Amino acid sequence: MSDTDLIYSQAHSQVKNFTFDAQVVEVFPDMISRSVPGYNTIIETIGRLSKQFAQDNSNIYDLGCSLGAATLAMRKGITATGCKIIGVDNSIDMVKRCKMHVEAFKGKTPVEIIEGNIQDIAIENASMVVLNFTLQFIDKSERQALLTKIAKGLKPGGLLVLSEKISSNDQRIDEVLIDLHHNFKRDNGYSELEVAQKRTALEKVMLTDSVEVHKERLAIAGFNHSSQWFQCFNFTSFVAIK
Ligand SMILES: Nc1ncnc2c1ncn2[C@@H]1O[C@H](C[S@+](CC[C@H]([NH3+])C(=O)[O-])CC(=O)[O-])[C@@H](O)[C@H]1O
Ligand SMILES: O=C(O)C(=O)Cc1ccccc1
Repeated sequence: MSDTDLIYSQAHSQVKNFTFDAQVVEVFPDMISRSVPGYNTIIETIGRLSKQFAQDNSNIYDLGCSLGAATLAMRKGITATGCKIIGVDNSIDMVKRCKMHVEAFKGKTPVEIIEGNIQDIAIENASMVVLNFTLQFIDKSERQALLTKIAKGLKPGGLLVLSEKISSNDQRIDEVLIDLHHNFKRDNGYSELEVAQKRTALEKVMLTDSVEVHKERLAIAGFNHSSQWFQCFNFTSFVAIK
């Protein structure tokens, strides 16, 4: 059990930009499940997809792995042999705790957790890559290059799972979806103040794109097929196949 997320429960005189520091790590599972509609469904589905898509003797990447939820789901799901799961995160606090999580459970597929920038690591001999709510923290101008690198590193038939908070090009729809998400957070026990302060903290560090922009980038990157398989409010997940 992780601690309850109370990070924005008191009024901050100045809300700092959100970072994945030790305080966030401590409450992360509680924070993400109370903030992201469908998070558990997405993690379970990543596990199911790994059974279908992991190819023998290939690498599986979890980019921006946080505490390793997707890594652990894939380690349970993979039936292919000779695979290796590589989890990467640039938060030293996340990586430390992630390694503990991974070691706490047994599984036959080996897992390596690396502290590093996903923009710098090589993607090679991959049959499956996961970007589960990570691309949204990368500079918009650098997103295409990252997706192109991933597509190049995937084997034919390889899969990318891309999950993101999204914005709508239609302002009225955008308002409705944001409102539904804020109501979801309030129903999960966050106060008006917590919702507002978190929103300010994320404003400059988490920039969202529309579904259309994501689909266009996936096509430019070299994916032959892509589709949303999940959407709840302004949160979505895509599958893209090379
Ligand atoms: N350039 C970068 N390089 C490496 N890591 C990065 C970078 N930028 C951000 N991160 C890392 O990406 C993760 C995003 S959380 C992913 C949840 C997880 N996938 C999950 O399935 O539970 C999503 C969220 O909290 O909204 C954090 O751990 C960052 O340190
Ligand atoms: O909390 C929010 O409002 C979000 O949009 C999702 C989220 C969840 C965890 C870290 C950063 C963003």
